[in-house]
Amino acid sequence: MIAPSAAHADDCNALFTSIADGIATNGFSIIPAALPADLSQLLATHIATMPTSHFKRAGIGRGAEHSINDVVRTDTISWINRDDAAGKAWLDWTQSLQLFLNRTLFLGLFSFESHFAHYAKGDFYKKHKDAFVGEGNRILSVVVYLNQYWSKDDGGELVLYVNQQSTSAGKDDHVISVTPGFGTVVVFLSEQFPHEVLAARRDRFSIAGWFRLSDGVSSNIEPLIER
Ligand SMILES: O=C(O)CCC(=O)C(=O)O
Ligand SMILES: [Fe+2]
Repeated sequence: MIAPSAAHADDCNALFTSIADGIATNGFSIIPAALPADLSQLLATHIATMPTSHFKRAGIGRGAEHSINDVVRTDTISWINRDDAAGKAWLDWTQSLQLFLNRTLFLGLFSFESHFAHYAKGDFYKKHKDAFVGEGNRILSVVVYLNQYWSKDDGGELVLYVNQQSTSAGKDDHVISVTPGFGTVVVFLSEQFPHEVLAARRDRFSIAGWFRLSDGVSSNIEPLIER
């Protein structure tokens, strides 16, 4: 019989392998109900019991250009650190993923930043990229969802535009619509895929994070709007 911790490590290895395969083949990976169940549960309980005052309106742009923009995004966020068990468990998991991806894909991921996000009913985030070629140091975006029993009628899909590079006439953007169901893990190359969050019809909870290359910037940088 396999000890629980060994079984857990095997599960993570299988998941990390699938994520790496998706990135290597398509530049993105979408796997429903994939986050380890105990971690999903810990994070969902944590986010549900966090005081509302911990969540701040999310902005766009960086540094002096940072601003709150009601037309672009209306969600609230709370940056994640190692101060509590849930934050620690999440950052341990993303660290394992980082090591695995560096070993298998040689991505040179150096650091990671992430926040909880709460989209209340009607909240959205318009089409944007998380990084721009040559401008940012965000390499890989990671999103996980913490919503139990999400149905199609609840809206709040993540829409990924996966065929933006195509300029051939008549070829529409290929879009992939992701239901933000419990434990679904989405990973994609930050510079490559514009995406948006459609308005949800009920509270929508998630974590969004970014693996970065080193550039000495220590503060959290919020995503950029597509120009
Ligand atoms: O919650 C999502 O589905 C994606 C969020 C997002 O695109 C972002 O925070 O940059
Ligand atoms: Fe984004």
